[in-house]
Amino acid sequence: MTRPTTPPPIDPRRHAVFLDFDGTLAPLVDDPDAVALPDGTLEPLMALQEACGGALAIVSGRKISDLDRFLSPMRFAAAGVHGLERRGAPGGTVERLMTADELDPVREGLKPLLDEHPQLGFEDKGLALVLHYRTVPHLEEAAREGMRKAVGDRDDLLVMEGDMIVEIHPAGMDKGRALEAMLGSAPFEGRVPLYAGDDTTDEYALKVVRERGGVAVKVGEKESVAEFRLSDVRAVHDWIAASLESFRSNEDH
Ligand SMILES: O=P(O)(O)OC[C@H]1O[C@H](O[C@H]2O[C@H](CO)[C@@H](O)[C@H](O)[C@H]2O)[C@H](O)[C@@H](O)[C@@H]1O
Repeated sequence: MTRPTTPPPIDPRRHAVFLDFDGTLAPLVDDPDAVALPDGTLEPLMALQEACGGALAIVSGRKISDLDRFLSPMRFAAAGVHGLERRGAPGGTVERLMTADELDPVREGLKPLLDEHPQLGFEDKGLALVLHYRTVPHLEEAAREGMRKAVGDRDDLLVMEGDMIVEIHPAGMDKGRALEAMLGSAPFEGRVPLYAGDDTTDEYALKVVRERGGVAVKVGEKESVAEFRLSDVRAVHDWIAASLESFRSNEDH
């Protein structure tokens, strides 16, 4: 485990900025559809995107269409569903690396579990399926086991654990690979990567960032390869605001 250290300010001239969404920009809540940015935090994010010349992407387990809804009216470059969906520029089109029908047998296979435990939340992201047990933590093992059963012996699928969720999606993609791909093209190419994220799925990206000599920031207390830490969502937004302030005051001099 790394020592907790405050990250350096984000430098919009130098950094390619990658930010996770849930638990990093938006506080975790029971209902995945009720998530929201804290008041007054969208404007600084938009300002940071502009200062970075567009080199700011949201890297999330969410679908890009959901990110757009939560971040409306703003649009960002994004990697959604852990990189299975990509949008290289804010106004660009969303590219999908797989098709949703690959998960049809799993959708079908999960029905008995959901009939037996209707309190489990089910989220269908097209390219990924999620079981939520935040409000019913005693069903964690049932969710895990039910997902394993529904997947069977298919090795083209990956079961991933997130914060009070079990998720399944086609294998071969994670946030680290998504980040590497985005770093290969404009406006991210040639910049030093900076990533902030709170969950186990963010570790793939944090590892890539460390290997490339970038700034890896873990949000919260979980174990991490990151060298820097911020305590919570509020601290992330304070860091963004302080970075912008320092950037603007340097511009003025
Ligand atoms: O990569 P992220 O942007 O962090 O997205 C990861 C998952 O986020 C959502 O679930 C999480 O947030 C919910 C709302 O706060 C919370 O109820 C849940 O327990 C968390 O795991 C989203 O619903 C998932 O699809 C994402 O994979």
